[in-house]
Amino acid sequence: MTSAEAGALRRLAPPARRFLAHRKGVLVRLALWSLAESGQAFLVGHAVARSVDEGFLAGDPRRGLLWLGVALVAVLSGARVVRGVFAQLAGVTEPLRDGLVRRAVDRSMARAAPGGPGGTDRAAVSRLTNQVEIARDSFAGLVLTLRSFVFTAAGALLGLLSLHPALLVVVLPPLAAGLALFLVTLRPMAAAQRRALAADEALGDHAASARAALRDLAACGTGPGVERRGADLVADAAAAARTLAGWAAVRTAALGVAGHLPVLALLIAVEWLRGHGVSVGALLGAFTYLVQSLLPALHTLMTALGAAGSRLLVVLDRILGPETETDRVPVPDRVPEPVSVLKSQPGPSTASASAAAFAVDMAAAPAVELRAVTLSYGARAEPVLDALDLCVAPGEHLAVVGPSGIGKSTLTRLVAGTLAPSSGEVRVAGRPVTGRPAAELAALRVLVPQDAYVFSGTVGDNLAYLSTDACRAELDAAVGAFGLGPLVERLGGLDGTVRPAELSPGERQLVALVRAYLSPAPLLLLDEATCHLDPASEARAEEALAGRAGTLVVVAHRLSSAVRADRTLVLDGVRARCGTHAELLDRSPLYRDLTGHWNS
Ligand SMILES: Nc1ncnc2c1ncn2[C@@H]1O[C@H](COP(=O)(O)OP(=O)(O)OP(=O)(O)O)[C@@H](O)[C@H]1O
Repeated sequence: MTSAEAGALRRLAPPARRFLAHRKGVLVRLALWSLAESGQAFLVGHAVARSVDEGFLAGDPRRGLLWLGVALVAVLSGARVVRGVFAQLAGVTEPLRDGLVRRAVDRSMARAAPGGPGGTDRAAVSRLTNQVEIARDSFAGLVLTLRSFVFTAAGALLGLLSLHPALLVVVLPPLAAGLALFLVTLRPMAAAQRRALAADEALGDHAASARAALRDLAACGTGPGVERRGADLVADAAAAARTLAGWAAVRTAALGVAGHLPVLALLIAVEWLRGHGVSVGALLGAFTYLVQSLLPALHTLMTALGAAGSRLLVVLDRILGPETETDRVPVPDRVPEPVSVLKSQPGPSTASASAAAFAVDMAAAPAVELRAVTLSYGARAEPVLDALDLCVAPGEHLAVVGPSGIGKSTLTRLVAGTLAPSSGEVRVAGRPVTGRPAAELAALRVLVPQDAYVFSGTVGDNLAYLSTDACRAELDAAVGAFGLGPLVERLGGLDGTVRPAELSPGERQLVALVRAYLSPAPLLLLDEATCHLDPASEARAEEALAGRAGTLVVVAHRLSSAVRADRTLVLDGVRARCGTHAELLDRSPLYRDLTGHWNS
């Protein structure tokens, strides 16, 4: 038994004793019905033996039939006995379930109450439904099988003894050997089961945390390490499953030894038994005991005991035992430590190696060019964008506006190259973007989505993530330009630690904007990336971004964004218009509507 199990047993023993002590009456009635089960098992074999010896073989078929009638009554009365057992069983299992439900509810209420530990009790629903039912079913199964085995075995062995003691000499050794083998498998099998469960959980945890941290993993380049760890965990889980299967095979062998060898031994020893005065009727009675009572009870015991016992222990400890950390919602712990990328001295703010390799002549080509671009999200779906043409000059500041769901984010994703058009062509800095490798796209543009990304690491690493050449002076200047000073100070300066969960959505957006600002990519795409900022912070951020060398495309969140831009693209279903604020007020009814809506 592991120390965890021993601890769980120690914790559960006192409440279990109290629980049983309060139900003495039910337990006595259950024992009485079980005794009836013993009597029934005893009677069946005994009646068969008497019917043969005193009836059919003694030339008295009437007496034989009479004893068979007794056996039949004993078999039929089994139904009444089982009914009685189940009725009493409910008197133990249902109070157990009610008590567990009460306990689970009390614990959740205590958490939510003022002064409680707070947080979401995410395990409460599972405890109230799944775990309570598992505990009740496992407990009922254990009581049924253990009790049935003990009383049936007692009845059958007494019956064998009453028929002839020599029968026990033949039947008991294989029975005991099988039982012993079964008992030997209990602990290693439970350990193998726990190991398999733990390996399974570890693999599940790893997959879930890797999924949650995909962006961080990609950002920090730690994907291969996580992949290797995943492969190790898969190998662990497979090894644990193999060990478990090995012990399951031993258990099956134990069942075979205890379940079938006694019958075989009885057949082989028929001559010897007859020589020791065992009658034919006693032999038939012995077979009846084995096949009818003992072996089915043994089979049920062996298949039910191992799994149900440890399951019950684990679940009861989860509900009644001390609250564990895993019951609470954890603060996301997302990333491995990123490598520090800050330099202390100013240096040329060059693009990364891939950017340099992909350097383009910005003056020669439009910053963004869409040629008859159509995008449908499905073969039969209506196009979101239909034959859209657009040309954005290098250095230009373009705002994109339109009603919700009209295709603004779709447009930014097309330009960013993360979405391929159904037809037409998208170029950035003169290069087609569709199908281009991520590293080359990263050198061309930065897309800042509404849901800003920050990772656990230093403030400096978060800000300089896209500009590994940035020095402290450049970072300080950017922080000032975006009004991020108070936040950086609060976090302990550029070397302070960012914990993503502790930043407000607006603060996250500012970090992401400064990061984009420092990037050497010639094109910035902001998709409602300032929606959590107040108007003043938004204006300051957009002014800083517009002052940066390069092209700016902003999905506008407020009218002021459109007014600040050189031109605005109004998406209006199949039509799209592009112009200055004044031109659009004059020419686009939708733009007039939108500005009216924004102003109101
Ligand atoms: N992955 C997708 N699969 C199917 N349909 C999509 C997908 N993404 C967007 N759409 C649909 O395409 C249309 C345009 O969506 P898009 O997000 O580009 O609009 P939007 O103008 O940015 O909207 P909002 O202002 O609300 O963000 C919507 O009808 C949307 O439901």
